[in-house]
Amino acid sequence: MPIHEINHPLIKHKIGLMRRNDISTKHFRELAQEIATLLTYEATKDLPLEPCIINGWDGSQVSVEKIAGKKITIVPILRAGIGMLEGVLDLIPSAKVSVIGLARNEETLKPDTYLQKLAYEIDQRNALIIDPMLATGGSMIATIDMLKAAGCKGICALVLVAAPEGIAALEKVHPDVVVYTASIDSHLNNKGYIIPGLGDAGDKIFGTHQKDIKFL
Ligand SMILES: O=P(O)(O)OC[C@H]1O[C@H](OP(=O)(O)OP(=O)(O)O)[C@H](O)[C@@H]1O
Ligand SMILES: O=c1cc[nH]c(=O)[nH]1
Ligand SMILES: [Mg+2]
Repeated sequence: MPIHEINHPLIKHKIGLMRRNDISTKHFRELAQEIATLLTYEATKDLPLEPCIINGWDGSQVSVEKIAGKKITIVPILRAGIGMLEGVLDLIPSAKVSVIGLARNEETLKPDTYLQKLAYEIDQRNALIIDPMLATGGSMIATIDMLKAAGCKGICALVLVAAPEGIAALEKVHPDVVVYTASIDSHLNNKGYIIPGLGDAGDKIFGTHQKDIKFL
């Protein structure tokens, strides 16, 4: 499975800021969207182009290029994936959005599905899944299972932080999926949280109750 850890200085700087324990909700949100934009730029660098002729500013015909091929659907995994959505839409503003609602059961670490709203003609689109965290990989695998069951083929995922355990689990089940991340971190702790990680990304983006910090 192709996994790309993007070592651009802006990404490294921004992910470092996100790891601070005194970060505000506002700053965490802003950085998540900014890194999402930068990862999108990387993930779209090989999109196919096709020539087309337009009328230029002086009335003459000009040959330009436009993006060809399948259309893209962006797939935020609720909730935390919403924290990257605007950043991706900044570069792909006309993409349709397919929403998958998952919540990881904190005891079993297995995801429970509570929503699936896919864009029309999903089988004719490439999917760009967004979620800040790839931890055990369970949520990402469940999302890809749903997209493939709906006929979606070209699937790519953008995650802010990935754990080696999640990458290995994903690789086993969906080796065709391409992953872009700002950081491959060290490991998961015994509660399934990424170390050093970002903490609970959903809670940080939405400003909801954060779990007991000692338990992380
Ligand atoms: O790789 P996994 O072990 O499945 O863990 C990663 C998932 O956990 C977090 O979401 P969570 O379930 O906490 O829901 P939330 O976005 O509503 O906070 C995160 O945003 C991923 O979706
Ligand atoms: O470290 C982690 C693992 C799962 N979900 C999060 O939000 N953070
Ligand atoms: Mg989730």
